[in-house]
Amino acid sequence: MQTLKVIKIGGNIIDDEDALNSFLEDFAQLKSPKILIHGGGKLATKLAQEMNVEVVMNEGRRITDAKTLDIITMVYAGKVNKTIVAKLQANNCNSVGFSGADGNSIVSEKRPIQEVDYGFVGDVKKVNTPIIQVLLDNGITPVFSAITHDENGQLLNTNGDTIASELAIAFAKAYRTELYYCFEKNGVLKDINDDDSVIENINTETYQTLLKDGTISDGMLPKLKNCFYALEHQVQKICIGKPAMLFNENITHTTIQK
Ligand SMILES: Nc1ncnc2c1ncn2[C@@H]1O[C@H](COP(=O)(O)OP(=O)(O)O)[C@@H](O)[C@H]1O
Ligand SMILES: CC(=O)N[C@@H](CCC(=O)OP(=O)(O)O)C(=O)O
Repeated sequence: MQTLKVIKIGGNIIDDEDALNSFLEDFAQLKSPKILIHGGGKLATKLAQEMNVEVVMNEGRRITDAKTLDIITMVYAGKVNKTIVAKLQANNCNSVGFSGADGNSIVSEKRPIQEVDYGFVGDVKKVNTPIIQVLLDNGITPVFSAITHDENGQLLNTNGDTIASELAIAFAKAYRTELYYCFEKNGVLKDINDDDSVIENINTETYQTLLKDGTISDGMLPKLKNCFYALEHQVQKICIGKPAMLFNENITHTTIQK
C-alpha cells in the first residue's frame, strides 16, 4: 500500500515568510503523494483587529459572525491559499488550492448552538475523495484552506486541524495514511516556555492526564482532539512537531499512539 502524507502547517509558520519559504521548498521535494492543509488564524486575527471586528476564541476555535466569515474567507481561501500554491509552483510542485466548496470536497454542517453559539463554524459531515484522488493520481498536490460548505451555498469556518484529520481518515482505506501537525514548537511541551520539554509519546491515558492538568490548552485542544479521532479511524502514524520531523525521523517530536 502506498503512503499518503497529510500535512498541516500552523499559523506561526505561515506568518514568517522565511519559515514558510523554507518549509515549502522542502515540502515540494517529498516524493510520496501528499496533501497540505493550512489555517491562517493569526493573520485573520490581525486583519480583524485592524478592521475593528472583535475576535472571540473559545477552546481554540473562532466564534465566526458574518463579518468574521468574510475576513476568514478572504484570508484563508484567498491570500494564504493562493500564496502557498504560487510558492509551490515556483518549487516545481504542481498544486491546486481548495476550499471544501471546490469540487464539493468537504461538506460540513453549521455547528448547532449549545452552551456556545459558534456562528458560521462547520463540523465536517463528509469528505468526497474522488476529485482529490484524480489529482493525487496525476502527481498534483491538493492544498486545503480551513473553509468548508454546507451544500446550500453557505461557506463555513472549520478548524484547519480538523480538516487535516478528516482528510487523513477519508484516505485511510486507499493509502497507509500519515498525519503530521507541523508548527513552531518541537512538539507538545510539558512546559510551554521550554522547547526541550517535549512529551515524546502521548497515549489515550496520558492524554486524559494532560487535559486535566492543563498542559494541553488553547490551540492544542483541537489539535490533540483531532489526533485521537484520527487514531481511532485507522490513520497509521500521527506526529506533532517542527517541519524538520518530516525529513528526519530522529528530530525530537511528539507521536500519538494507542
Ligand atoms: N503544551 C503545549 N505545547 C506546545 N504548544 C502549546 C501547548 N499549550 C499551548 N500551546 C500553544 O498552542 C499553539 C498552537 O496552536 P495554534 O495557535 O492553534 O497554532 P497552529 O496554527 O499551529 O495550529 C502554540 O503556538 C502554543 O503557543
Ligand atoms: C473554527 C476555527 O477555529 N477555525 C480556525 C481556522 C483557521 C485555523 O485553523 O488556523 P490555524 O491552524 O492557523 O490555527 C480559525 O478561524 O482560527
